[in-house]
Amino acid sequence: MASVESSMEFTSSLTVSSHLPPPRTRIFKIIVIGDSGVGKTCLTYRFCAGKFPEKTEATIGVDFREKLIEIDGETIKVQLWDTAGQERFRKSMVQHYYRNVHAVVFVYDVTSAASFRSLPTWIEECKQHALGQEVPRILVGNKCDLQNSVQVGTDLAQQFADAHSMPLFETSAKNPSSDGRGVSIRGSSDHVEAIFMTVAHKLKSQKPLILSQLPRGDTVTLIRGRDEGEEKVSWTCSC
Ligand SMILES: Nc1nc2c(ncn2[C@@H]2O[C@H](COP(=O)(O)OP(=O)(O)OP(=O)(O)O)[C@@H](O)[C@H]2O)c(=O)[nH]1
Ligand SMILES: [Mg+2]
Repeated sequence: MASVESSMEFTSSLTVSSHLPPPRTRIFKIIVIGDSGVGKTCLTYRFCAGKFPEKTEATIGVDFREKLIEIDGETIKVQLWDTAGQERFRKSMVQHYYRNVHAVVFVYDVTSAASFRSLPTWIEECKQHALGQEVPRILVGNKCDLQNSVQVGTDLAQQFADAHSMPLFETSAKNPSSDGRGVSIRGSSDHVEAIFMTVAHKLKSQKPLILSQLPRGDTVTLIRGRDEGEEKVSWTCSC
């Protein structure tokens, strides 16, 4: 397991020049929650690595992905905390990932009515961890490419989103804009990239998390997308 120091070296290797100190980059923490199997890992991977993962396994605890993005001329770092949906893989981590959160992405699977029915439970858990209305929240219906298996209609999802003052996005981590034959899916399916960029825009005016503010003792897995694949480092914050 790498130390915080090595994690910081890892981060600074992203800078272009080795002669100048790295510019101070604002960091924003976004947690992605929802039932097991709704596609949280695929969505976060799609955003950070730009592709659908060939194979995923149930997340244990939390995986941590990050991406540098540019908004209005400023480069910010978006940290996506991809949480486990399965109770047995998440209970020891819950109090860690609700700390210092800047935004929440609730995910359900459009082909699973059960995953949609679970949303109030996820919202309630956020409330219990003192995440109020001031923290931007969005609702994402995933797997829109499976058009023939849809169980959660857009109207129903939109009503739910309105009732909880959240924007709704319907997308597919697998095929964000078409069914593979060039046909647009569900009329207005959103690109994964655009969804997370929308959240990032909302966050830009907020106070960022800086690396030294990570909770003491948190263990996370850092996965940084690369053209050739991805790099994964686990570390424990001792700050
Ligand atoms: N067709 C289709 N399958 C998807 C999509 N997103 C995810 N999947 C599949 O759904 C399954 C679960 O995806 P994951 O991303 O691992 O789900 P998760 O929400 O991270 O699950 P946990 O880690 O257990 O909480 C995998 O078999 C994925 O390939 C999608 O947009 N379309
Ligand atoms: Mg997962």
